[in-house]
Amino acid sequence: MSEEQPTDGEQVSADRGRLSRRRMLGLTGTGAAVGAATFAGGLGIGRATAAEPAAPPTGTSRTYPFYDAHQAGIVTPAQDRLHFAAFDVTTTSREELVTLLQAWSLAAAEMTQGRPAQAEETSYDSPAADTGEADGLPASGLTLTFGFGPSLFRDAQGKDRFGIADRQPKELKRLPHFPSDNLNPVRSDGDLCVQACADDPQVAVHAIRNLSRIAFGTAEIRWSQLGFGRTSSTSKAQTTPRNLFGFKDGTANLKAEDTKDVDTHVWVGGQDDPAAAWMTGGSFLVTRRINMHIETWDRTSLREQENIIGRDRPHGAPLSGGTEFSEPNFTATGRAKEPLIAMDSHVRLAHPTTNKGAAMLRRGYNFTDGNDALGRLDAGLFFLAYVRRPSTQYIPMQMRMSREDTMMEYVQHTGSALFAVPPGAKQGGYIGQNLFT
Ligand SMILES: C=CC1=C(C)c2cc3[nH]c(cc4nc(cc5[nH]c(cc1n2)c(C)c5CCC(=O)O)C(CCC(=O)O)=C4C)c(C)c3C=C
Ligand SMILES: [Fe+2]
Repeated sequence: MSEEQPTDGEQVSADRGRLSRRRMLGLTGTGAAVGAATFAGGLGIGRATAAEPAAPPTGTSRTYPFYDAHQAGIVTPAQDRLHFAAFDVTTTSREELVTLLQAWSLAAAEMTQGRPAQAEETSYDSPAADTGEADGLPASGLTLTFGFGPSLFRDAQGKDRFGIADRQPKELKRLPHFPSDNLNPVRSDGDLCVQACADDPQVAVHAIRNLSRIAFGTAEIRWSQLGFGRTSSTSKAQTTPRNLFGFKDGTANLKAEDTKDVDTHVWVGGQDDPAAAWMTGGSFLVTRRINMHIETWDRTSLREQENIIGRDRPHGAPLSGGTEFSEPNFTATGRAKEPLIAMDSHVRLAHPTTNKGAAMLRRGYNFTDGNDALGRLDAGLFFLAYVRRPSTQYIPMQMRMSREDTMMEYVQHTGSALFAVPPGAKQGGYIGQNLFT
């Protein structure tokens, strides 16, 4: 049976929350099972969509379960679109914070399955339970991944905000200042974060909008970032995309299929931090808004660009030879005995063999946020990386890159944050439950 076709006798009013947004549109559009008049009594969404033609679906019908051991949106295949939001919690009440996390979890469980944000409809005289712009769109592989910033645990004076300070993971601290950082505080940090990834940008934006609406009075958006193209692969089944420098990005990323590596480098283990045992099965998320000086890059020779990256542009193969997935040979030298992969190239400085074995799961996105007064694009890479231990996997690597990587001449870090991403919620439970119970 196609997704649009309701089961015979399916009760639309009673089962409304169990129908995909697309199926609902089919029902309301044709009036096959229930006339539009039925909706006028109290189902706002029926009113909103009954007279409108179906929007052409741009997404896909794939779905990822929300209730799982790990949160979706980490090792699940990176989708092409992102809407990321960091929130400031405005309440001082622990109870209200928990209520928000419960409501967010319920809404996320609905939306990731292609349903409206809230299963229960409101009265005709109240704002509708869902904002409506994803009506008619399939789930589009939506994943919603939630995290907690250091400032959720302690305020700027070190005061315990919600009675959870003694459970703050020792790894969850504001990232240090790195040389040549030019961070905008308005684009940095946050108490909570939500990473919404989908195959359709409207589905990702709809999710953040509805979660923000649900948070009204408890938390508000501090900063947000749209991403229009993935810059990594998290599965061997995916092709490697390109970043705005035109290079393949994500070739040597950790991949979901390498479960041993993922266990070693991504998931927090039960013994990692006994005071923060609630993080077992979770991960830490580093976010960096990295502006790329596109115009300068575009005036640089291809030879120079390839030397900066350490790989060739057409295939993404290491400059020591081979194909995209060949291991780089950092000892190989050319005719003048100079290393084929430059000492200050990005891949040499990022490779596990030059970082005491450190690796990370990258999940970043290209972004363009308009242009400056000189007509230069405000564009770059919204870097997202999941690590088990930021202090050994991200911080030393970034410190070294900031000092030695030639690519730093072409980029500027303008936003930064670190979040603790708890494990997945249990069916009937909520995100971060073990932190609060
Ligand atoms: C500190 C971590 C990293 C930052 C910040 C970062 C920024 C950044 N990277 C590119 C482009 C490429 N990166 C590539 C590989 C790569 N990058 C990092 C880490 C950071 N990158 C790692 C760990 C690796 C893998 C290294 C390895 O194991 O070989 C590549 C090569 C292709 C690939 O393997 O993905 C490119 C290209 C940009 C443009 C950028 C900031 C704007
Ligand atoms: Fe990189």
